[in-house]
Amino acid sequence: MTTPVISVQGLRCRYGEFEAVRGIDFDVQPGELFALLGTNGAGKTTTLETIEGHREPSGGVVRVFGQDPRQDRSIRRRIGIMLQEGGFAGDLTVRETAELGSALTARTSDVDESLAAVGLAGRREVRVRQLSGGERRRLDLALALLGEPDLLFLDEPTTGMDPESRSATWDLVRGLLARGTTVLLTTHYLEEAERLAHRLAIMHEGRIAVSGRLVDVLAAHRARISFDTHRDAVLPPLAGTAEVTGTHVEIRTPDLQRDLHALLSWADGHLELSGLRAHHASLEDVFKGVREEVLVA
Ligand SMILES: Nc1ncnc2c1ncn2[C@@H]1O[C@H](COP(=O)(O)OP(=O)(O)OP(=O)(O)O)[C@@H](O)[C@H]1O
Repeated sequence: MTTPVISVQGLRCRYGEFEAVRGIDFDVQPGELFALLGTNGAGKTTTLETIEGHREPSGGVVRVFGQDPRQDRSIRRRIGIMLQEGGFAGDLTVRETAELGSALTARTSDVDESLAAVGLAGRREVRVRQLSGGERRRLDLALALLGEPDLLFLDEPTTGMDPESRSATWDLVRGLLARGTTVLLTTHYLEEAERLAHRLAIMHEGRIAVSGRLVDVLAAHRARISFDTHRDAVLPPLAGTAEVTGTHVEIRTPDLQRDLHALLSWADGHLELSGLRAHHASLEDVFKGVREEVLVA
C-alpha cells in the first residue's frame, strides 16, 4: 500500500473548553483530490490549519508526507496553501506580490508562469487594491502554485469568481491532478466538489458524518424522479416511495432505471408526465440528509 500524503487519526482540537474537532479520521492518497465539506462551524478550517502545522492538536495524530507537520518544517517546501483571505498589501502590483510570494517560498518558482496559469498575465502591473474579488482569489491561487507544490491546500478557492473564472480554475486543478499533484479542498460549492473530488468527507459539529469515494457516496443515496400528472392518477408499483402533493409527484428510489421504466410504461400513450425529471442523488441531497439526520437525532 502507498503511504498517504495526509493521514489524520483520531484528531481532536480545542479552543479552551470548546472542542471544535471531536475525533476524526481520514487520509489523502497521492494524486487524489479529497474534499473536506461541512456545515458552518463544522471544524473544517480548524482541521486544515492543524494539517498545515499552524495549530497543535489536543488529541490524535496528523502526518503529512509521513512527518509531523509541527516538527518537520522541510515538508513545507512541498506544500502550497491557498488561504481564505490572502491579506495582500494593496499598494503592490500583482507582479510585485507574486515576486514577494516567490521570495518567501523555499521553492524555485516561475512567477510569470503562475500568473499565466490563473489568467492574470495581462494584469501584472495592476495594483492589488484595484483587483476584483475574483481576481484576488486567482492571485491567491497563483501564490499557492509557486514552485509547483506536491500538495495543494485549497480553502474555498473559487469564492467571488464569475462562472468563467470558476470553470477555468476547475480546469487548472484537473491539470494539476493529471500531473500528480495531491489536493485537499474545502468548499461550500457542492457542485465544485462534485466535479473535482475523488473522495470526500462531510463534517458536522466536529465529526465526520459521511465519507468515501464520491461515486459510492452518491450511489448510497436515493435517486429522484419528479413530474406533474392529473390528480387521481394511481401510480404503478415502484421500488421507491412516492409523495403526491396535488398534481405533483416526487419519488425517491433506490433503483432509478427500474422505476423510470415502470412509470414510462404506465403512462405510455394515455398520460402526460409533464416536467418529468430523473436524476441520481447529488451532493446537495447527501448534504441535506446529514442535516435532516441531525435534526431527527
Ligand atoms: N479562535 C477560536 N476561538 C474559539 N472558537 C473558535 C475559534 N475558531 C473557531 N472556533 C469555533 O470552532 C468551530 C469550528 O470552526 P471552524 O472555523 O473550524 O469551522 P468551519 O467548518 O471552517 O466553518 P465555516 O464553514 O463556517 O468556515 C466553530 O464553532 C467556531 O466558532
